[in-house]
Order: sequence, then structure tokens, then C-alpha cells
Amino acid sequence: MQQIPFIADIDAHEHALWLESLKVALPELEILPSTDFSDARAREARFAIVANPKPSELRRFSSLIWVQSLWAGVEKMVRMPELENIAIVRMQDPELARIMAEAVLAWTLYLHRDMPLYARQQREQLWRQHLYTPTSERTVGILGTGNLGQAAARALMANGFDVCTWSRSPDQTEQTRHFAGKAQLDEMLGNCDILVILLPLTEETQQLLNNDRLAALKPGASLINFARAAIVDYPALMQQLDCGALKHAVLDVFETEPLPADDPLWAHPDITLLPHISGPTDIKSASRIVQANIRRYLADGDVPEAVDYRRGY
Ligand SMILES: NC(=O)C1=CN([C@@H]2O[C@H](COP(=O)(O)OP(=O)(O)OC[C@H]3O[C@@H](n4cnc5c(N)ncnc54)[C@H](O)[C@@H]3O)[C@@H](O)[C@H]2O)C=CC1
Ligand SMILES: O=C(O)C(=O)COP(=O)(O)O
Repeated sequence: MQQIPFIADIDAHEHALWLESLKVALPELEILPSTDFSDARAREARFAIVANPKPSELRRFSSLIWVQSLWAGVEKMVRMPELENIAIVRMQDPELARIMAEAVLAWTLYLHRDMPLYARQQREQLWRQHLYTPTSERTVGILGTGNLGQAAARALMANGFDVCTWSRSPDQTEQTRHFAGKAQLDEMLGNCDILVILLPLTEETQQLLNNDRLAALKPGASLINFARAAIVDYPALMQQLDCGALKHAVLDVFETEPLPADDPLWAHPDITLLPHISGPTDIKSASRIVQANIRRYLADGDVPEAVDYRRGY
């Protein structure tokens, strides 16, 4: 039976769950922790399944042509010299997109219906009703119209929100007002009551939401970051919240995870902090994606669509 390495530096329980699920999805193959491979056997492997792989472990697998990532975000892997000439196939799972779209809808509704404000009023025993705004008068902007951004746009539109989107190119598949490239970013930001970030972290998107761009948002706007922390300047965000230019932020991603206990983000009154739970990978459905990619490769030699190194995602 062909042996397939699973190169992963993840929590032991999670490791066991993945291995079990991958074995069920691909019973015709023997999927083994990479540490079970001798150096000689490691040199023979042509592809591997990876999750936060250690560079030292990747170096032992010197004949790899492609790797299947179990995560959608590959910003760390595209910077690894060990993977420079290897095709990185990232996780593209419609179930992940559905789960993320559900989270975007949930926290957009949370902001739209002023839940942070009513929670604060309850703590203060304050009985005060605020005017209701219909979803059609609430503009939600989405940065990124990939698998996740498109699914989120559909979920928001189905709930009546006024949705606009932004990405690199002018093409658009959704029925949204679309903005393209940095030249149109400020215009888009000035329109949004709620901004949702679903971009990959690349050289171009790093600190994209810097102080000037945060200041370009509509006064009183809120922000949801479900992508990667480094896309937003968090200290600048806290300043914009402190001075009342922005209303609230929902943050699911941080430079260091778990977020250190002394980080000022924890206690900020206008920040809702989540422990990276917006788009958890569904192990079963992701295993089926891996199954399809590997079976197609073994049958036809077709390496699945890989990350573009020049773009960084
Ligand atoms: N918080 C969580 O639990 C999760 C977070 N993620 C993050 O979400 C990101 C997006 O995932 P997908 O939608 O699958 O990615 P994707 O590759 O399908 O879509 C990326 C989108 O961003 C746009 N984009 C990229 N660079 C750009 C730039 N410089 N300017 C303008 N637009 C740009 C692309 O045009 C495309 O529309 C992942 O890279 C990952 O970091 C993914 C899964 C779960
Ligand atoms: O797939 C990604 O990029 C994610 O951020 C999801 O992470 P998780 O499945 O929660 O470990």
C-alpha cells in the first residue's frame, strides 16, 4: 500500500482526529505521521498532506512535487524556502465557505442590531431604545471576493443588506457594487457601515487597513476581521475606537494566538474578541476535498490548482 506522509505540527488530539478522518477518506492509502518515515523513505514521497509543517521536517521530504494544506490560509507556507519549488494546494472547501459565511452573517447581525450597546446598557441597568435601521439601509463592505468573501456576500444579500465588495480585479461574479484595486479602496471604505475583512495575508495586504485607511471609513463604522491580524493596524484601530471615529470591532485573528494575557485588546470596551473560531475547518468535509485531490492526482497525474507564489496566495 502506498504510504502518504502527514507533516503536521498541531495539537496531539487534533492530529489524531485528522489522521483518523483522512484514513477513512482514503482507505486505499496508508497515511502516516511524517515522523514514521525514515529519511530514505521520506526522500521517495512525491506529495504530502500538511498542517503547519515544520521546516526541518519538510527538508527530509526532498522529492515533494506538491503538498495539500489542510488550512485555507497559507501565508506562512509561501514564505518557507523549503516549499519554494513545490506546489502548495490550499484548502478550498465549500463547507468552510458556508461556515465562514454563517459567522459573517452572525456578527454582522450582532453589530447591525447594536448588541454590544444593549449589553452595555444592561450592565448599567439602562432602559433605552434606539432607532431601528433596516438591513437595506445598512451597507456592508467585504474586502476579498474569493471562496469566503463570495459566500459571505450571498448570505448578507439574502438577509437584505446593501453589500459592496472589493478585490484586485474589476470582474465580479456577485450582484454587488464592486470596487477594484487600491485606487478604489478609499471610496469603498467611505461607503461602509460595517467592513468585513476576508483577504489573504500577503505583502500587498499586510497593514492594508493602516491608520489612514481606518480613518477613511464612514464615521461610526464597525469592522470585522476574520482573515489575518497583520492586515489591520490594531493599535491604530484602538485609537479610532477611543476617539469615537469607529464604533466597534469584532476580531477573530491575532498576531500571537492565543492572545497574550497582557494584550490591551482583551479589555477594550469596543472590541469583541473571538478565539479564532469564525471559520473552523470541518475535518470530515475537508478530508473529502483531500480525497478528491489525491485520487485525481494518482489517477491522472494532475496536480491540483496551486497557490501563485508571485501573488502570495
Ligand atoms: N479566521 C478563520 O477561521 C479563517 C480565516 N481564513 C482566511 O481567509 C482568507 C481568504 O480565504 P479565501 O476566500 O479562501 O481566499 P481566496 O484566495 O479564495 O480569495 C482571496 C480574495 O482576496 C482578494 N485579494 C487578494 N489580494 C488582494 C489585494 N492585494 N487587493 C485586493 N484584493 C485582493 C482576491 O482577489 C480574492 O478575491 C485566507 O487566506 C485565510 O487567511 C480562512 C479560513 C478560516
Ligand atoms: O484555514 C484557515 O486558514 C484558518 O484560519 C482556519 O483555522 P482552523 O481550522 O480554525 O485551525
